Amino acid sequence: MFKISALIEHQDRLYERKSELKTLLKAVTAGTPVASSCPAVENWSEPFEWDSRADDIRFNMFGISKYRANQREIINAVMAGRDVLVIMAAGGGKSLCYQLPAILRGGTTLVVSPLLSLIQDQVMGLAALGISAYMLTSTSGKENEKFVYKALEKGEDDLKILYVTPEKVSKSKRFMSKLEKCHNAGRLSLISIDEAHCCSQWGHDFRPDYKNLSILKTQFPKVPMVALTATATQKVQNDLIEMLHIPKCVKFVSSVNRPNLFYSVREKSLVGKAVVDEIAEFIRESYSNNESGIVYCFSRKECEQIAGELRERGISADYYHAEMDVNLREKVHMRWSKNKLQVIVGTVAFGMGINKPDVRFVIHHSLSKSMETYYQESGRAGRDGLPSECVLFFRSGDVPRQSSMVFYEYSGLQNLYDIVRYCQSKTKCRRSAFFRHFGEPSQDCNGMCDNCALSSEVKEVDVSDLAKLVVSMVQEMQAKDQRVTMLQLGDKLRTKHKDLSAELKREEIEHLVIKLIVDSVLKEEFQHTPYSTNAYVTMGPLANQLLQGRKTIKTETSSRQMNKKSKRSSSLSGLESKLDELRKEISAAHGSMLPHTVLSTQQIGLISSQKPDSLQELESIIGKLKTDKYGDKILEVMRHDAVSEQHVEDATKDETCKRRSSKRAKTQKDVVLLESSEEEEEA
Ligand SMILES: Nc1ncnc2c1ncn2[C@@H]1O[C@H](COP(=O)(O)OP(=O)(O)OP(=O)(O)O)[C@@H](O)[C@H]1O
Ligand SMILES: [Mg+2]
Repeated sequence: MFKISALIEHQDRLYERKSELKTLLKAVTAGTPVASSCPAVENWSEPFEWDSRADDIRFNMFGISKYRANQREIINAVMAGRDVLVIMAAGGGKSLCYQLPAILRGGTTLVVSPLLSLIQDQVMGLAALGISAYMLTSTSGKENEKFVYKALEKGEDDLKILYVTPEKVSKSKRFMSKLEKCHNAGRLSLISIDEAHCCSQWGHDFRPDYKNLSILKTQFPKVPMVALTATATQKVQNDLIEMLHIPKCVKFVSSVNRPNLFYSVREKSLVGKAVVDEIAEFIRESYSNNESGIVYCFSRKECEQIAGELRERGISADYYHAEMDVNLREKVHMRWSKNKLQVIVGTVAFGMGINKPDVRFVIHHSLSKSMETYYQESGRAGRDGLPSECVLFFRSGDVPRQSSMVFYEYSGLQNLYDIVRYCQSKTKCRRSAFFRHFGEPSQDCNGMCDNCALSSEVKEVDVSDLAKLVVSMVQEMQAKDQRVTMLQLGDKLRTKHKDLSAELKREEIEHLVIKLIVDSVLKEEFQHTPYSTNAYVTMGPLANQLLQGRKTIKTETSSRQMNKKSKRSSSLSGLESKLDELRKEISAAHGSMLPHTVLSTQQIGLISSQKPDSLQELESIIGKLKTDKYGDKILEVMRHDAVSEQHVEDATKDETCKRRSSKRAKTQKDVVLLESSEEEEEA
């Protein structure tokens, strides 16, 4: 008996060691740009002949003042004609890495992208920049299709970038034959596979049609291919290289870190209304300027209910889930994209198609099923690089609901328990959990998570005795062949040990049971009924160790009070609000153009701080194209703002003068003998 538990303990240590080694191995293979074919020789940071043309397009066409990490190097490798694999976090700026070379290289660039909404957003954005971008999808009209096919075949009309869904490549012979003609005439200059993780079954969004994209490299071996994704796992990377037939690609792996995101976990009340109250208060307090946000919920029903409850509390919110009519869903998405709706309350169905760069907060009403999905979902915040918040509402009682959904997935429970550990910790840096998960060396959090930012007294409490009571109860029931859910376990424990029930709240018992499950002392088992899958609690591999006193269980308690009134978002200045209004007006006048395409939030910030007063100065901030298009209107808004500022200033001066003279008069009247100085009056 003793031997068995010693072996189990040893096994446990080996498992831990294995995962440590795996992480280290990944850390060695990840890291900064790695050239997979000719390691040390290639230096993509050095000067290239296309530098000045690239700089001109970047600034004057895209309005981007400087490259972000790895962008220039990736563009150089693509320009040099190499196949390239880009792993870059959400919002890192992958689009520029193929759009800029598409313009520089001439000819036509083919872009494969998985979703209609993503394609529409991109084509609209490029059209607003005056770049001739088109799409071929299941919804393209006949006229559009005719134009594109003619342009591919004859090359007479301008077709710089063509977006297609993967189905076009795998199913449309007509399309492939036109593409071949374009290639034979030497006009197919680049192939880009966006959201490339869709190729891999190990990715989180596998699309069968992506599997057939290998045909592109087979048919057009000399055309450089760039594959881009935000999913970082090594397994997916290897899969992509193999499936797309790009063994000699140059690989650029950027950090998963999103330094502008503030991560926090809040205790979720047992009372549903209290949770919605807290969410509504958070939005009202921190995001009163209608800044965009997402609230993720577990189920369709929960989405509808919470959207309604937020509306009752004065928040402009609507819901989005897979079972809605497609047109209705798109309408909600569009209202939100145009800043006419502040919050979308969605299920995970509100996912990959979201291209909005200025999402300021992502709130999880319930936990995600893994660290990876949480990283993806929360990562929809702050794609423009500005400070944004990711808040997860956690209560242990939510775990069985998730576990009964994921237990049949490969590593489903392990992945879920990883995020539960993330939520239960009151000391470990949230960011470091992501680094660990993606096997990347740790980086400084800079106080951008609750555990790093909020100093609090966290105490470790030894709860082994209570844990033994819980485990003994499970053991007793198991001996009687009885099954018990977490909820029942809590109730039984409090009935049996009446002395405890006054002290222990339901949440505390649930917290402990989940901790014991995560620590392998207890285990979840599942049983299907015709309507649902129930999760039961049973003895886990380390249960006997605890019962025999060879394992201690400690939980963390914290005196921390989340500062609910913390205002991370800076409020907009008067000028910023006016420029925000202007971009909305221009967007509305153009119908399909989104406000952030007219001016990004970052550009609004720059204009407001630098206050240009001529078109020339404005051009040095937002580039030529946007200045030509909107410069006059922007300057008009600025002049108007300066005049009203002047009015306010004058009015304030007048008011101060009046107050001073009345005060002086009063002083003279009241205290005749004392002549006070100006400074004294101010004080
Ligand atoms: N160098 C840059 N400077 C400032 N903004 C940039 C820069 N590069 C890209 N951006 C902006 O960042 C935002 C996100 O870019 P992009 O859509 O290319 O991200 P992505 O890496 O494709 O993200 P996702 O994985 O979510 O698709 C866009 O608004 C884009 O204009
Ligand atoms: Mg993208």
